[in-house]
Amino acid sequence: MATFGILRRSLSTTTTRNAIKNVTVIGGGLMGSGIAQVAAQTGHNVTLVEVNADILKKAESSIANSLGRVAKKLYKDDAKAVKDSDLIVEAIVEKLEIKHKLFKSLDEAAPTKTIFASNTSSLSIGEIASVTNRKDRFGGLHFFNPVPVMKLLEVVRIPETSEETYQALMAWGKAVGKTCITCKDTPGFVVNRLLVPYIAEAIRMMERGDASARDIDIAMKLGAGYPMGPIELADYVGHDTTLSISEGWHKKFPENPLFNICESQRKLVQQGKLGVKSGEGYYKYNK
Ligand SMILES: CC(=O)CC(=O)SCCNC(=O)CCNC(=O)[C@H](O)C(C)(C)COP(=O)(O)OP(=O)(O)OC[C@H]1O[C@@H](n2cnc3c(N)ncnc32)[C@H](O)[C@@H]1OP(=O)(O)O
Ligand SMILES: NC(=O)C1=CN([C@@H]2O[C@H](COP(=O)(O)OP(=O)(O)OC[C@H]3O[C@@H](n4cnc5c(N)ncnc54)[C@H](O)[C@@H]3O)[C@@H](O)[C@H]2O)C=CC1
Repeated sequence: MATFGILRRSLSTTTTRNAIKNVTVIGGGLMGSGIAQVAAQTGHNVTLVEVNADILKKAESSIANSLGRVAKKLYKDDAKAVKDSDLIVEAIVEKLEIKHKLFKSLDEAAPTKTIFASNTSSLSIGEIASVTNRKDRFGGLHFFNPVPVMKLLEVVRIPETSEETYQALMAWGKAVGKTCITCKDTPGFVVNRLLVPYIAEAIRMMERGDASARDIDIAMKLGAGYPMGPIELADYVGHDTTLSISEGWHKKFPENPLFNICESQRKLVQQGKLGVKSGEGYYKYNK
């Protein structure tokens, strides 16, 4: 598999130091580019691996905008991109089989010391880790969008995660400037278990015609104090990601009506209207 990467050497304004210095982020989309940025700006050496050259360019310019200068490197294979890595954070598409394929190859390519983490929104960390031989060095690091702004990091432990790995992940979260909470490997961890059904209920309200998208958004901003309304937020997160979450949970828990699929969202994804990142979702955006 041909992959491309950028190497970002740390800024000198480093805050906390910890054992993890070299970080590889796999996937340079919405989340991966943000994770790479916060890691770089807190003094880590970051390699960003992305299969799509256009997205890599976009990530590079967004990071460059924030940080000033970026050193580039072209990677031909995964082995090279991870060979010195203390920590690999995966932020690729929300599909279990694709994450499995990636982690299987990373497990062979990465040194024994390397800790693996997934930024998955909704999949089981234990299931993702099951294809590797390093479950003791595996955990969830769930960031929030936009990564440079959102202060929370959910650190997810599976039963096999060693105490040493858990402590290293918590310390690294702190070192990249986040407030860490710990949670078990349950669907959606803390935030998404509450947020995803809330967004889906708002979409269903709009589908029933109880209120318009705009009015639902205004209502939740002015009536409940949220920074964004739920329909805006669905566009912001990306409908491909949210639909994958709902589909996965609906399959696993068909009796729970909160996890039912929203037909209007399925239609948007079929039309390639993924939200802010594609220029259109429930609303239209200037690209
Ligand atoms: C799906 C999952 O698994 C989990 C998730 O991520 S769920 C989604 C979680 N995220 C949310 O709920 C986001 C809710 N929205 C918000 O908090 C806010 O609307 C927002 C932070 C995105 C934008 O805030 P805003 O006040 O409306 O806009 P704006 O004035 O442009 O930005 C505020 C600040 O954030 C910064 N900012 C906004 N987006 C940024 C980005 N992508 N990168 C860096 N900085 C950014 C701005 O530069 C600005 O900084 P200053 O105050 O220093 O100038
Ligand atoms: N969008 C959001 O608000 C949040 C998403 N997440 C999770 O983060 C992960 C990524 O989501 P987004 O950044 O939103 O998606 P995205 O679609 O913006 O980015 C994913 C990127 O991964 C790349 N990719 C796919 N396979 C790859 C591979 N094998 N190697 C390297 N790159 C590869 C794609 O080209 C794409 O650029 C998902 O697991 C998602 O559930 C977590 C928190 C918030």
